[in-house]
Amino acid sequence: MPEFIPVIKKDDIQRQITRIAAAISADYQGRELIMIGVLKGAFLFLADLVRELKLEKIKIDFLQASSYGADTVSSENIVLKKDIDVDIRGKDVLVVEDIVDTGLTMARLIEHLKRHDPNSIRICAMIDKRERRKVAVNVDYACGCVEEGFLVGYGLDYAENYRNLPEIYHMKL
Ligand SMILES: O=P(O)(O)OC[C@H]1O[C@H](OP(=O)(O)OP(=O)(O)O)[C@H](O)[C@@H]1O
Ligand code: HPA
Ligand SMILES: [Mg+2]
Repeated sequence: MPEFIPVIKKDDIQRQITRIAAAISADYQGRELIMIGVLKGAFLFLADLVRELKLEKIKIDFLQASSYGADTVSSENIVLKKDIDVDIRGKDVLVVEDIVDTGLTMARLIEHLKRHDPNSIRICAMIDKRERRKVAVNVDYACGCVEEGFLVGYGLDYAENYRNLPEIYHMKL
């Protein structure tokens, strides 16, 4: 049976979401923002974040990328399972992730999205985990940095389990 050690409590996640939502709202004031959630992991974070934004024009779309499968290490084979539907040409894009870990997924997605010629792309991640970073990725808005450990809960899974946990845990197998 895995061991689960609490890392970020529900209230802390909520407080951090409120903090970055204020920053995003200030930065994109008066502009249209296209938010692109990266499925599956970002579904809860995106849902909570968008409801805190004070912006008049927001469009929401999704990508799906997968590379971990049932493992705790990246396969390094990033499979793009679903592409965006909205036109992002000339638009301001915010990519929303649950976690940036090795950075391989985000680097691949940014490269992909840049081909559509957006005006700008920024990155928002619930967790910025730099311990295993393999490519340079600068997270513009993060709820928190975690140094080590495989995390589950609040969208983050291990082999598709535990996404529904309301807070974030370090899972020890
Ligand atoms: O920085 P990286 O090392 O690339 O890891 C981050 C990515 O890994 C996870 O996706 P996963 O492949 O587990 O798919 P999922 O979102 O469906 O769980 C997570 O949701 C990120 O998309
Ligand atoms: O720590 C993690 N937990 C769950 N999924 C992940 N994908 C990359 N890193 C992680
Ligand atoms: Mg996963």
